[in-house]
Amino acid sequence: MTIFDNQSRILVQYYDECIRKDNGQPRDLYGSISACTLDIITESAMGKNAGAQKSLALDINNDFVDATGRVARIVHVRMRSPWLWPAFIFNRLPSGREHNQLLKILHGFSREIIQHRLTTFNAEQAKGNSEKKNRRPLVFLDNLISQMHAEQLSMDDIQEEVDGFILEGHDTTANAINYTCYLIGSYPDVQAKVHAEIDAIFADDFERACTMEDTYHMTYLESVIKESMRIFPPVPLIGREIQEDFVYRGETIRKGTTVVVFLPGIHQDPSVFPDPDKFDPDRFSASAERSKDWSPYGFIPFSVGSRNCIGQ
Ligand code: HEM
Repeated sequence: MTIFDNQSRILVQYYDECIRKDNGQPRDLYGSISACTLDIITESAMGKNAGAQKSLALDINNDFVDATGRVARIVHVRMRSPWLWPAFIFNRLPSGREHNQLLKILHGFSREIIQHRLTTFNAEQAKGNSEKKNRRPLVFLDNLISQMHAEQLSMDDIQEEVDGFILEGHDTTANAINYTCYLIGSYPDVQAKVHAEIDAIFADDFERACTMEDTYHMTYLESVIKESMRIFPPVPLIGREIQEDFVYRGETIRKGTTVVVFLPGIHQDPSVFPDPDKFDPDRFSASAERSKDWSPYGFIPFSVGSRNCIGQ
């Protein structure tokens, strides 16, 4: 099975181009990484490529990508500014009005994706099972559409899931790749080991697409990614509303309180990770993981419990 053949190739070509243009000078990769993960999640889960990498390579504006970045910045400012929390204040300010305008662009994009899929899905259903073998593979969105036909989900329910998947499925992976690249670039010894592992898998064939089987052999790279997610968890904060009073270190935490779990702090516990500031991928080597008595709460980049990450 080939995974993300086209996407990864576009990204690699783009990097080659950047390096040539910049004469080896440092360059911020975040935009291209984020465009790549957005194209991957829209194509793999929704069956429609967002075209973010193409826009980037051709230097043309992509309203959806632009709106995602701008809305994220407004949300971050609002989170840090309690006076902006009440909707009746926020909605009257320029940033609130811009936020609502941007949401219309984002929702318009997801609605277009759903509509496109719905049309294809209905046409295929109408043709019946006779052409089953010619059908394209089902994606996540097809399952939601089947649920809608079975009257288990409304159009609004589907829209909510699609919006959630697009955001949670691209921003998180983009952060993880970005930090991992940064750490690999900062530690030449780690970079050399990752390089050797990849060379051993692909030998001299630079054109061959990466397969699922290949990824099973990238064991050192996997340790590097895990150690990178320990130091820089792509989702650094998780919020929960307390359902019943409880006592924590002598303090009563009341029902209804919002608590925020700070993942970078949890990942710095020296009883789980000795010398926690050190970037050491070997902590996650298969033998180290086997020999350790890991607490299930010591390393939680995907959270734990009933609402943990379904993309894990
Ligand atoms: C490195 C990549 C990722 C990281 C670090 C990550 C991390 C997280 C975290 C910390 C949560 C919060 C869970 C909680 O509140 O307890 C979450 C939720 C979620 N993630 Fe991810 N995620 C990643 C990739 C993905 C991908 C690729 C998808 C989709 C394919 C995805 C879909 C979701 C969804 C739908 C939820 C909400 C689950 C719920 O509320 O029940 N995530 N993720």
